[in-house]
Amino acid sequence: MDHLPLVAASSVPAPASQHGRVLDAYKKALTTAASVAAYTVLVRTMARELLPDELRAAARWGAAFVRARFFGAAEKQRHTVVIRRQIDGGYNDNQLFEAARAYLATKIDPRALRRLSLARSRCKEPDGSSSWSTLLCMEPGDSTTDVYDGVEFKWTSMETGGDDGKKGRGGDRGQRPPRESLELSFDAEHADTALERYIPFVMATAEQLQRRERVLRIFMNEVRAWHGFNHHHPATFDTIAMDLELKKNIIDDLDRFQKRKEYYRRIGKAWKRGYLLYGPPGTGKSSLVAAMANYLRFNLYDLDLSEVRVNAALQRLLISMPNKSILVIEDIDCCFDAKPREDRKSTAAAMESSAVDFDDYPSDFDDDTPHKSSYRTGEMQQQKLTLSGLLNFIDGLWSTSGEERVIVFTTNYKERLDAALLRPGRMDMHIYMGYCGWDAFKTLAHNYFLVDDHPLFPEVQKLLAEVEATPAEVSEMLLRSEDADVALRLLTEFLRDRRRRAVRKDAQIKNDGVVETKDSVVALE
Ligand SMILES: Nc1ncnc2c1ncn2[C@@H]1O[C@H](COP(=O)(O)OP(=O)(O)OP(=O)(O)O)[C@@H](O)[C@H]1O
Repeated sequence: MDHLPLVAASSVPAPASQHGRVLDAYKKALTTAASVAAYTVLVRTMARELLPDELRAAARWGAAFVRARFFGAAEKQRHTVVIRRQIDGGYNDNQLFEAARAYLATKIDPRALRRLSLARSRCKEPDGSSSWSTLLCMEPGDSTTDVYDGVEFKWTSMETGGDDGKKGRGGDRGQRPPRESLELSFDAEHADTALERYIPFVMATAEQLQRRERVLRIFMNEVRAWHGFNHHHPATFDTIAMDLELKKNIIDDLDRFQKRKEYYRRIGKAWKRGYLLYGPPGTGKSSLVAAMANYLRFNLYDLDLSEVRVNAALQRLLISMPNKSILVIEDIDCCFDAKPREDRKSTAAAMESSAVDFDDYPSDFDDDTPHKSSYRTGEMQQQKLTLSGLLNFIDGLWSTSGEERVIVFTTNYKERLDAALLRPGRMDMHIYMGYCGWDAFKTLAHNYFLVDDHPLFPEVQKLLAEVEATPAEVSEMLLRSEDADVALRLLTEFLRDRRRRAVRKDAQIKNDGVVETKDSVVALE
């Protein structure tokens, strides 16, 4: 270094001119060092702004590799995070341990390890039920390496303590099991990446894996409680026959919804999403709900409002729904009194004098006052189930008592719906499930026969543009034979017949000058 001559010069007195030269050299060295530091800062800042994350990660990984290769790993300080299987003195399972183990099961290369263990792990579902999965695990002492964002993380399975077969005072009961843990080690400089990004990533991945393996359930309400069954509906977005662009929009919307936890928090809105599915019967509204549940891996809560009489009971049911679930209310147009307000008042007055079945009311309504009957009836009128009660509750308390929930209303008659349900901001997406179009037919033909083309396709396309046939009707025709030629011929005949009837009906209307209100052409033959 340039400043070394200064030390040498201190032992031997130097002439003034020599002093000047040494001082110049020292100043020059300082200026050079300052420039180098400034350039380094500048280059770093530019790299941070100009290079994409992936490139910077690759550069970091390259630098780490070169350091390890040429300067040896010994000089680097390592940090270790210990994730114990049990916490609180062994009384509680550590969820992070389970998550890390599930994540590592996807990272372990079975060919690289001589001994492996298999474990059956129980996962708790948000609704309190459990599901089981089988995992490939490392044996104690074994390690595996994972690379995240260019940083290398080493996982080691550990087992410590335990009585190792020795029996305690109480026989087997006194024996202490060994303590299991997973150790995550990394270079000290990557501590922030490890704690702030890698561990959350491991947790999120494990949750996704768990959700994929989860057995879905559908819950139905009986008076005041939900009753669940396993839900194996085969509908998926691949099997749903509909306009392809609309299908893509729905999938994108669900994806966006799932990723936007922080976004919803930032804008101060509840993390929920509402869909209104409308269209004629047999166009796939219920199938789409099942496809959404299968896609999100959310349980379904199918609310039958005829089982619920008052808002309080409804609220109780809704509050008991866990996160990551879908609330479905089918045929919402039929669920509430569609009469105008004035009519409802007179109905309420009539009910005041009629007998009331109080068994359907929650115990909160029990009361021993002398005017019990009229008090309760009046209370009931206040609490009577209404659409506005439902909507206000969903927007209010329900939104704050949980998150990541989807609500779906279906109807065959959108025009009959209360304006309160249709107003902007209520349902995030209105989805029309219509008659079978060309995209929908191609999906069905592909799913039923694995055919993407056929000599009858042009005629089917023309007919579908002219007549109204639901995907349910088209599916029904395609199901009639396993031979694509036969099934497509039957479908073509069915569509031709429907067109003939429609033409005949039009002619009749013109001749009679009468518009029939009853659809006489829908019958399947
Ligand atoms: N779009 C579709 N894609 C695939 N299959 C469909 C579709 N629509 C209807 N189907 C078939 O028809 C059957 C009935 O459809 P689904 O119950 O989903 O219709 P819906 O619109 O909910 O009818 P409703 O209004 O009467 O409740 C389904 O089981 C499915 O086999």
